[in-house]
Amino acid sequence: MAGDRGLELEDLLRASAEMLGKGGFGTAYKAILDDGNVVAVKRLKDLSVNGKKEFEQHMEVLGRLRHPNLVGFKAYYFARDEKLLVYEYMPNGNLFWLLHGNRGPGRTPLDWTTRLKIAAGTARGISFIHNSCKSLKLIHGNIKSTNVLIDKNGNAKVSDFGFSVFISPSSSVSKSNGYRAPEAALDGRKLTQKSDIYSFGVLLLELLTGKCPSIMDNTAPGSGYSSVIDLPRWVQSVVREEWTAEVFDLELMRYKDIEEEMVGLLQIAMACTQASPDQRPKINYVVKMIDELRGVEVSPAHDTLDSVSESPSVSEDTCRASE
Ligand SMILES: Nc1ncnc2c1ncn2[C@@H]1O[C@H](COP(=O)(O)OP(=O)(O)OP(=O)(O)O)[C@@H](O)[C@H]1O
Repeated sequence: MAGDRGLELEDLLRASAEMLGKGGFGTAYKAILDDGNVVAVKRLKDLSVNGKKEFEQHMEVLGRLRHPNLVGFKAYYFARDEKLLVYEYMPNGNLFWLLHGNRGPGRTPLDWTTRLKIAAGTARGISFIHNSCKSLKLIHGNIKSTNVLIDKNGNAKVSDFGFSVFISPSSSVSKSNGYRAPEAALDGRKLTQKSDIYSFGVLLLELLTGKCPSIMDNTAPGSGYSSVIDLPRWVQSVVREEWTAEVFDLELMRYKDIEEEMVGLLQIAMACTQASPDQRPKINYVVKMIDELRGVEVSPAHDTLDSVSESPSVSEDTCRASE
């Protein structure tokens, strides 16, 4: 097992495991180790990997991405028939469930301040990925609300970064999920930092509207066929008709004096989901705009904007090795 010293494959095999869910890249498990430590293990399937060396080089790059808004990547295991990734376990679930889960009477709505904090944290995590390697434009490739996990202090942590390089062209992995930029919807190889920005914009719209971008709309014409709601297009049409207030999640209506912030975040989301990749802002600028909305003073110690480029980056050699 490579990565975290002390963690051996035998430890994982002895651990008691419980399935967390199935995703496009495999199945995730919660594993409780003998020493009481809890980790999340992802068992990968259907990757387009040319060999152990390519996989290991890529894992080395991902392993060096350490940031408070990224889920910690602890170790990996590679064999012909088995590929495992080990992450720190996030006990508070994911953003998808916070927004759309437990719709019953006991539901606690996700308040506005928390939504803004999650938006800001997610943007910081993406910013770190985009800026951490100077010789290679690293991308996340699969930004969506199930990949934003919440830690015990309510901070957003981005997970599942960097797998897009292993998606085989024939794979169906999230090609048509509601977060995919139009230019990348048909061809996963067209994923770029700009398509990450689009996906992040959709995630912001999800936070603002409370609507799930990948939900099936059974009211689509020609019943029997369902289609995925195109959240950016729906929001644009409502705003064009000057019914902007209608886009916001009804659960947000109970909070006072947040309209200006909601409209501000909506403008950022709409800029991120521009159809033309060149018109979408860079993530550093998005971080700055969200911080301004929150009235957060960006101290020089923060890893945003200019200081992003000063934050410890993945070494040039490691980057080149993965190209
Ligand atoms: N480190 C972790 N800690 C806690 N829960 C996790 C962790 N990683 C993943 N999960 C949860 O496990 C479930 C499955 O995750 P997984 O990443 O395999 O699929 P996904 O996010 O639904 O899709 P994709 O594979 O496209 O990212 C999700 O509910 C996810 O939130």
